[in-house]
Amino acid sequence: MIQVDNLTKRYGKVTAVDHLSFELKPGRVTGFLGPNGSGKSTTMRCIMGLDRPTGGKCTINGQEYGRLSSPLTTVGALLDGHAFHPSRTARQQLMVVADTHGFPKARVDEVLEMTGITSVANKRLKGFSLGMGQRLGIATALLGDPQVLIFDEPVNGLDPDGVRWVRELMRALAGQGRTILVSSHLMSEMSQTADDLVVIGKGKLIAQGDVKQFTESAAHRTINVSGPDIRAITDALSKARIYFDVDDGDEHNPAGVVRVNGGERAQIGHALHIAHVEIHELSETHSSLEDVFMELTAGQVEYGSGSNISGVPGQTPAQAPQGGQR
Ligand SMILES: Nc1ncnc2c1ncn2[C@@H]1O[C@H](COP(=O)(O)OP(=O)(O)OP(=O)(O)O)[C@@H](O)[C@H]1O
Repeated sequence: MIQVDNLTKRYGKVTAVDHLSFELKPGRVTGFLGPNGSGKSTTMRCIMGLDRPTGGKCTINGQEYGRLSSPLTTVGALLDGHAFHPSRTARQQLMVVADTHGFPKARVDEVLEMTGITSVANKRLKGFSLGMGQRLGIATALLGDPQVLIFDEPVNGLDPDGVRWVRELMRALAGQGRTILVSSHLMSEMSQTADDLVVIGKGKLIAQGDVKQFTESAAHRTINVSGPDIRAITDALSKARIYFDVDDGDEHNPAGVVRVNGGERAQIGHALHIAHVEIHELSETHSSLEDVFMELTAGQVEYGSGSNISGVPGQTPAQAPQGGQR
């Protein structure tokens, strides 16, 4: 079990993590989401005892990392920028860790097999691709067979097969009752892997909940209506007491588009039919989880344009699953 309790980490004037609290459950994959620079890696480094918190604390099974009697069999981690000795082979690299911690040689073969790098086990690491390096990092994290695993952007550098493999590995590890924390800046990726999500922005908790809650909050529907006479459409909708917004015209819909948030197509179609209004489009669009993430983290992006590219109409972060501090 991992507990992050009121964690704050400052680097000089930069507050990387700001009074962050969350707790992870065993048997579940928790996606740790946030835009670039939001403090994910810093939080993970604090959990792993690689950075000292400015305030608050992180514990694994109730103990701070530095106080664990057997760290590698308690928690394994793949963190950003893991450094391997370039002239060692993958097997040698794993053997060094295994030897220093008293793990059997057979475990090295097991993790090589589990991570699909047995065939390159005797290749020097300087010839490893980014993806192979990620697999070796995951193999190292698994060496001590820990119940808690932390992965910082594990799909970085992996091809689509590799991405699917990581996803299946995380699911399998959680299925064995382990606690998994995996960071990403892609909601779409996390929505396919995680059971729970912790979303942060500028070091602060923005939202937390299970993926189902996020999916439900994303199920926001918009009905789009266009036709040659926008005024006729809006008059008909007003008469039927249907609320709408009107978007300016573009090359596809020169007269503009009427958008009804959360409406029913049948009800709108009926109102237009009885008013004898010609329409060229009556379509439905749904917000995606990616939209929810963009909405939640709008204004939280450290190096972004600062604009909300595609928000969820009518939805505010406060309506997100179990909203945190903003
Ligand atoms: N060692 C450090 N010294 C100074 N500032 C740092 C240090 N590490 C991180 N920061 C700053 O802390 C903030 C959070 O960075 P962090 O790497 O934790 O974010 P992140 O969410 O993991 O980002 P990314 O997805 O880009 O890896 C950023 O402003 C970053 O520049």
